Amino acid sequence: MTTTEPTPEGFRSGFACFVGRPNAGKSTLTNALVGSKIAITSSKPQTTRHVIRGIVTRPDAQLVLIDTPGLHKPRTLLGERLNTLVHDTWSEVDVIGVCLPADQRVGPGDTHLVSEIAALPKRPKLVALATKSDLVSGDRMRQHLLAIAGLEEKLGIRWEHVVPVSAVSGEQVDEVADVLISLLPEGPAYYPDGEVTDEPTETLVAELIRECALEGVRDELPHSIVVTVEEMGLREDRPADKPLLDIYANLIVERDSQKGIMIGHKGSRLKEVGSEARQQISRLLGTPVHLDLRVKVLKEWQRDPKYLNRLGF
Ligand SMILES: Nc1nc2c(ncn2[C@@H]2O[C@H](COP(=O)(O)OP(=O)(O)OP(=O)(O)O)[C@@H](O)[C@H]2O)c(=O)[nH]1
Repeated sequence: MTTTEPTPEGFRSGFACFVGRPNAGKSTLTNALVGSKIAITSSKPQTTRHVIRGIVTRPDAQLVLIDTPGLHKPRTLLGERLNTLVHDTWSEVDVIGVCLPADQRVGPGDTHLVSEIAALPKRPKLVALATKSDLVSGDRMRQHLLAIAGLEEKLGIRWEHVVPVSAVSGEQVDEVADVLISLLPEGPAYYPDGEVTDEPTETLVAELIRECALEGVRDELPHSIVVTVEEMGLREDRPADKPLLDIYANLIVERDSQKGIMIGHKGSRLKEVGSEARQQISRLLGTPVHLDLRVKVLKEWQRDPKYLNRLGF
């Protein structure tokens, strides 16, 4: 539907976000629901920095998904700002899907997270999602569901629904959409049809590059990498059927030693990252891409308010 058409009777629309410990499967589930690669997945924890929305539009509803970063111990100014961002997002949505991966026991990390939500002055509706159901047996899933149910009494919350789901096999993904939508208020769509994200393209491109850069690097590096897109535009003098998008981007690290890691032996690593990112961006935007990727060192950027502002945090 478009914003100019009348809203069908009973149409629901609203906002949801997924929370859960790092690697709980939040981004993968967002992608499975939206059906296009919007949020960023990676085998490394805590890669989702920006508030990225994916939008599911159906004849009867529009669900806007907001992807929040994980909560962390705020050791730096960036950490503090991210945590505030997370709390703000939680208060603004209609429903929160708490992702509890079935291949791991419900632990103190999960309890802490849910208790933070329980303490919000304005608490959205809660749905428990037993993610990665493809990884476990029926017996283990039953145990897991019992542990999830146990959180209600322990933390003084109420699950509107508890849904096992696998974003990888696709099992129950539609059910998750149904359940989330059933908890949205009635109202017209927020976004016109076909628009899957309202993030600026530069942000998506930067996130994709960042994801590629994080593949296969040591555990301590993720927090030190940020990507900025300096310039992006269609190259002039190209035939209409052969467009080329030029992208100039910087991969920013904190230390010279990290710069070395990112560049690799004779530039091999940077070349690989650039080539992978270029292919992914081409696929996302449907245009051939020329990517000029450089590594820069900005010392201690995570602690410096000036840099944080410049980088958009
Ligand atoms: N087998 C299986 N693996 C999954 C499923 N969902 C996610 N994964 C994997 O689990 C890992 C983490 O998934 P993400 O979606 O990045 O997790 P996340 O919760 O967004 O992680 P952060 O951004 O670090 O908070 C990835 O390697 C995914 O491929 C699932 O349903 N089944």
